[in-house]
Amino acid sequence: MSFDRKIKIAPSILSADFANFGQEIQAIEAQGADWVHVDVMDGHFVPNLTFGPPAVKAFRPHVKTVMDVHLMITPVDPYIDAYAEAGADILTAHVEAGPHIHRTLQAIRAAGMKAGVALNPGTPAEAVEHVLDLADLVCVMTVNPGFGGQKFIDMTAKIRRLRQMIGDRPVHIEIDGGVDPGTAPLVAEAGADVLVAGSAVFKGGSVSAPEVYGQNMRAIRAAVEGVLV
Ligand SMILES: O=C(CO)[C@H](O)[C@H](O)COP(=O)(O)O
Ligand SMILES: [Fe+2]
Repeated sequence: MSFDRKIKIAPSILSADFANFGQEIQAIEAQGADWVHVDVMDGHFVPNLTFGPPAVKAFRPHVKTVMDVHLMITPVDPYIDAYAEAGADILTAHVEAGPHIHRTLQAIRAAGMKAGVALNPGTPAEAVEHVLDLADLVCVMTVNPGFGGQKFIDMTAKIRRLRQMIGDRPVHIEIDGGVDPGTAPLVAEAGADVLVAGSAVFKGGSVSAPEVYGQNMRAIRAAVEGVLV
């Protein structure tokens, strides 16, 4: 996985058909997804439950691009090796999930994955300032984590501040929550290069009508065309 700052679309399979993950992943990739975003929720850090390492391992053979695993769990550290074994390419932990994000990011890299750190809407950019050398990705939540289909919360000032703090380090800025053709240009102009989108990609489509996923992704790409990050 090489570093580039081109805009990437990472559909969140939280909005996919839960009885049909393999085909859903194949469909979004065939329709142009750059990464596949996998939301892990524990019913404790966030008020919702999704799946754990065995499910992520089952997704792995279907993902030909990049499997981007967003952990909304606490604690994180006891599960890092399990997600490495499950085949995550990027493992993102929330800075709010424990007192030792520095150690967590080190452990994620030591397990052979790229390390991401996520910030809730109420958390300032400065919370990750001292771990930027240990991070490959900063995920800025533009909803309160836990559910798909929520309304976008404007975090453009935080994104700009992070882009400034990151400087020339090879660190992605990923935006997660409420991204659609209307909000994508705002975050791209502010400096984001990875756009997670669940409901905006999956709406109206299915594995029998996968071209709708392609249309939805093209609508997001068209909205950010010409924006330099
Ligand atoms: O982490 C998440 C929620 O906690 C999801 O990735 C996010 O909500 C994507 O869904 P949508 O694009 O529908 O907002
Ligand atoms: Fe997510």
